[in-house]
Amino acid sequence: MVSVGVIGSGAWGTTLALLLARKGIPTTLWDHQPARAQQMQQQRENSLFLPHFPFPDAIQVTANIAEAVQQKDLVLLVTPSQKLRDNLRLLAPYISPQTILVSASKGIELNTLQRMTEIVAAELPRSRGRIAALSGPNLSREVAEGKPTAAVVASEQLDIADQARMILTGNTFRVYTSHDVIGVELGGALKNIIAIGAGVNDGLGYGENAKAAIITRGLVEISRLGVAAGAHALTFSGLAGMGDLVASCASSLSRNQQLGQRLAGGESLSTILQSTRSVAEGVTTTQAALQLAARYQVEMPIAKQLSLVLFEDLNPHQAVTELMMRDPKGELEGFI
Ligand SMILES: NC(=O)c1ccc[n+]([C@@H]2O[C@H](COP(=O)([O-])OP(=O)(O)OC[C@H]3O[C@@H](n4cnc5c(N)ncnc54)[C@H](O)[C@@H]3O)[C@@H](O)[C@H]2O)c1
Ligand SMILES: O=P(O)(O)OC[C@H](O)CO
Repeated sequence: MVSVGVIGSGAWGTTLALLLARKGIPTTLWDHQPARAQQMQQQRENSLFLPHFPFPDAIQVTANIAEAVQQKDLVLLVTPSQKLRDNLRLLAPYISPQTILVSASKGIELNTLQRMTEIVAAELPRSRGRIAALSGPNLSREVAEGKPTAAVVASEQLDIADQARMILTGNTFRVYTSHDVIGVELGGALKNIIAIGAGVNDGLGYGENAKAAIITRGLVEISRLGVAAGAHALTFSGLAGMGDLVASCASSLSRNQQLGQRLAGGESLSTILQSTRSVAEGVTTTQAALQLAARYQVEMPIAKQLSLVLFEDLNPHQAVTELMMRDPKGELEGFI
């Protein structure tokens, strides 16, 4: 029997631990706060981030990072993206180079502009060759409820993707494999920008035609940057591209979508961030993506307007007007 560690006990880390433990896989869930770890271990649920889903006996919660990673076949990395590097430094002394590391976080690190698996490779060089990324349309609550879900796990080493797939797959969680790590990670990260935009659209009451346009042109922006960064174009038609984009833009369960709705309602970014514990990765990803877009000299007009709304108090109505009034162009012009 394999055993798994999960670094990060927010909604998604907890959901992945539940999926594994329901299959009987011994799973150690790590929280960075000892009091929270103790509370979850005693209450046998994550009342803060994923209430009402009782923990099977196979889940053990700890704040001891050595316990969470030692002698594990696979470790899932599920912290907010901007916290991943610090946590890798904490676990580095204890992890075996044999352990498979799967990033399930969706973001790009500010300043370095690195993807999550790039950070893992940089901080844990002995683990290179055993690193993968998990992504897809995976709203945690639906997954925890056991609703049918598909995901994709990508690794440059297909045997590693395959081993991760076998461990993660369940009756209600179908996992595909891919070798396009760049595409799978950038698809998962960049869709959060567009999900905020879709939330703004909903909050403004602009309707379904406008939302379909945001999704479609958003996918063009994601693909354009992704391909410039080395991704395979077809990945953006897949689960980590179109799939996750549709789920996040359409669902009120998406925290990024919710954040967009609140922006449209007139709340400032700082007010929204202060009032929520959950991470909306699209905020930092908007900044990082625009820097990457400048590096690769690609246009991201939706991300650009969203950054003005997020960080420079541009009125959301005005941002939409700016997008509508851009110079005319052919639909396929500069597509990828
Ligand atoms: N929730 C989902 O549906 C979902 C699905 C797929 C991917 N993801 C991704 O998973 C990642 C984690 O999101 P989530 O939804 O599980 O989190 P969350 O928003 O539910 O909770 C945030 C978590 O981060 C933890 N945290 C805060 N600071 C930390 C630190 N310094 N070190 C370690 N942990 C810290 C908090 O304790 C909490 O457990 C994100 O990148 C997100 O995009 C989320
Ligand atoms: O709640 P969000 O917006 O972070 O989205 C969660 C997942 O990424 C959906 O696949």
